Amino acid sequence: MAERGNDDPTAPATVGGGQTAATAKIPPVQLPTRSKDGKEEVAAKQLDGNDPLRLNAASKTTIEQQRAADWDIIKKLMQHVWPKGDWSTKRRVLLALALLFGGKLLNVQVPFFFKVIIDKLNETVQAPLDMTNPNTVYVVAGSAIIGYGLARIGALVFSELRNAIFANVAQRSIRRVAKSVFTHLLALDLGWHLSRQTGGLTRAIDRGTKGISFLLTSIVFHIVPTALEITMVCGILSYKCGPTFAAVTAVTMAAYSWFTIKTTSWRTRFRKEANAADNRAATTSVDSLLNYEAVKYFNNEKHEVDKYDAAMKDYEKSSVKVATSLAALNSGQNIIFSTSLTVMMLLAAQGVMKGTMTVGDLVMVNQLVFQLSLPLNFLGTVYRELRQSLVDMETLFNLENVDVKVKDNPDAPPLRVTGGEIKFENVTFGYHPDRSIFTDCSFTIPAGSKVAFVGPSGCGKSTIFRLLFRFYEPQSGRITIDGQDIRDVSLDSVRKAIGVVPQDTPLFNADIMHNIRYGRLDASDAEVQHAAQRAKVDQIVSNLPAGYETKVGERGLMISGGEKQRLAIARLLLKDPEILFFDEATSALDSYTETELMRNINTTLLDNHRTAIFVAHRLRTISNCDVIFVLRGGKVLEKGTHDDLMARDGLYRSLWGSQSTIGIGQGAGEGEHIHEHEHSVKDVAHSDVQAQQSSVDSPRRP
Ligand SMILES: Nc1ncnc2c1ncn2[C@@H]1O[C@H](COP(=O)(O)OP(=O)(O)OP(=O)(O)O)[C@@H](O)[C@H]1O
Ligand SMILES: N[C@@H](CCC(=O)N[C@@H](CS)C(=O)NCC(=O)O)C(=O)O
Repeated sequence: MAERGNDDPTAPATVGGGQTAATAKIPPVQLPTRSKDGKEEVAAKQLDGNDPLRLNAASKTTIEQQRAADWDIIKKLMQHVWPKGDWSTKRRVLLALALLFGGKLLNVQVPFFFKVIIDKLNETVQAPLDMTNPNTVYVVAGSAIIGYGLARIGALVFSELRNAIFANVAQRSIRRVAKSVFTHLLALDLGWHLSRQTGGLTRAIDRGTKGISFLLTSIVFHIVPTALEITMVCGILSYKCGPTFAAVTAVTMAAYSWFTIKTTSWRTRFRKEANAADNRAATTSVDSLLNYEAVKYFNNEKHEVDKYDAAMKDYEKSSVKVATSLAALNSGQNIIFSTSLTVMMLLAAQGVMKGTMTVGDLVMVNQLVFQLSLPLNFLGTVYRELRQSLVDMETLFNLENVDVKVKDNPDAPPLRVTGGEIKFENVTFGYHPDRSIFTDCSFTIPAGSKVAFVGPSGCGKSTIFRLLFRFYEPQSGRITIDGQDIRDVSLDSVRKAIGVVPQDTPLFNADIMHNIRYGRLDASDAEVQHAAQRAKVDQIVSNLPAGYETKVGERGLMISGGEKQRLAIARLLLKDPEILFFDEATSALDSYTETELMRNINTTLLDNHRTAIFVAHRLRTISNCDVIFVLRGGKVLEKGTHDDLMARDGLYRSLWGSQSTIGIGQGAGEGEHIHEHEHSVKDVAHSDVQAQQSSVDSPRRP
């Protein structure tokens, strides 16, 4: 039986706070969050997640609650196995059950045939051949032998058929649950996602779905068949050999199960410790190897090796305990089983002596009970994995219960963009209640204009986009696009109307073509290439051996920041939304490319009269905007054109001043900075030219 090996106390996904689905009001999903120092924080209670020992320590109500929650999950799962109205699945299940019953029936026939063979041959041995009819013996014993073989083959074929037929039901359930959880995850708000680790989430789905598979298969292939076989064996024994045999079997099964469950619960701790140590070792080694350069910079190889070895030492210790406790479990199980088998043989031997039973009966009893040992040998493993599956599935189902904060109103009409005027009206917002980013903030972005937001780092420039895109809802006030409150129109239409080049471009681990096409999935190759041209991606692509088929690596790590930004712009040009948001979109580009790109963007905007919002630290990039908003302290401090703002002795002018002189103060004696100074003076000069040029390129709209 395959080990899933996921009974790990540091498992990232488990039921939070030890609560159960049945009792928790707030869905107790708990995935690891990263603490400030980058360590994974796992709530202490999580350690209890799948600990059967908890059942001993916990209060009675907790056991009951846990049981109720477990039943809840099994019931939920059974809805997939017996789905309302889905007769094709139901037929499959019924067929699988019939095969199960038939298979077990055949299986218990095997000892009967054995008995007949022995008895018949025995008769022949005991009585001289001429006393009996040898033909009858041959016929009976021969057909029993054939029956024996056929019964064995039949039992196996039935069981395999059952597996094949049920596989479809199990896999479909997994797919349904996984799809519904994944859909829900994508619907959850950004805030929720930012506070979770993606790795933890995917593992939660992975484990949860594996849990479904394990639970279903172990119930259908292990627990139910074994229980059925035990019942059949007890019935046959009491009918054929008297109730004593049945009683011995029943007591043995009870003792065996009790011992197995207790011992498994006890030894699960060692497995958890081993897994935790294994995880620690893996984390340490991955961390060290990923930060190879850092290790070398500070000659810390020994420190890393020691850390790794400490985890491996723990792993070694607990692994030894796993092995020794397994030996104890196997020995105990064997002692119980063999004792019972011996007792039954004794009873049968007495029966034979008394003449109430035949030698064939003795063999049959032995065989009937012995056959049970096969599935029972994995009882402990099945029990442990079942408990783990229940915990994993609880986590999975609880993910589905997480409330979606930013909800789409089902009856909401789509947003109709007529010019792209954006209004923030008395907006108050903070990510945390005790720290406000905007306080009663109001401003208007005129339709079709090019505006910029500037201000100190962290003043909330990117937050404007997140609110506009409805990643978050303001605590009070409203945001409108062309007079329509964005909360009253459909979320999908708002997001379709707005495009963004974010600070950090999210790229998929696919080729450049796919990544640009992501802006509009149905775009043709020619359209993608055209957008790439306008975003100056074609220059990069022409230098790459694989051209548009070059993979960008996980999260685009294989291409430079500037190249990433150009890809993001190409994507946006392809999406061609009515409202565009450029969040430091050109910060990683050199001045020349930036100017070129900005001119391209300007032309595009001009052609289509799009509303465009720019956020930039390099003020020269945005100096030609129609309106510049200077944010500070959660409000708009100044607003106007570059010239208006320069005419005033305000924050903008001082920011501009500091940017054009930044190199002088810092650069004394440092070649690098002097160079930067020269550059920035040149940049300002350049920006003036650019501003003039842009005003020629893009006459101000009313
Ligand atoms: N998801 C979040 N949860 C909590 N706080 C956040 C979150 N996102 C941003 N913040 C905080 O809100 C503030 C405003 O963030 P925002 O990204 O809008 O700033 P910004 O003006 O764009 O900054 P920068 O110029 O550095 O990009 C920052 O102090 C930031 O730390
Ligand atoms: N008889 C025991 C052990 C069965 C067994 O050998 N299980 C296999 C997996 S199918 C195993 O490797 N177990 C390791 C362990 O339990 O530590 C039981 O009922 O659990």
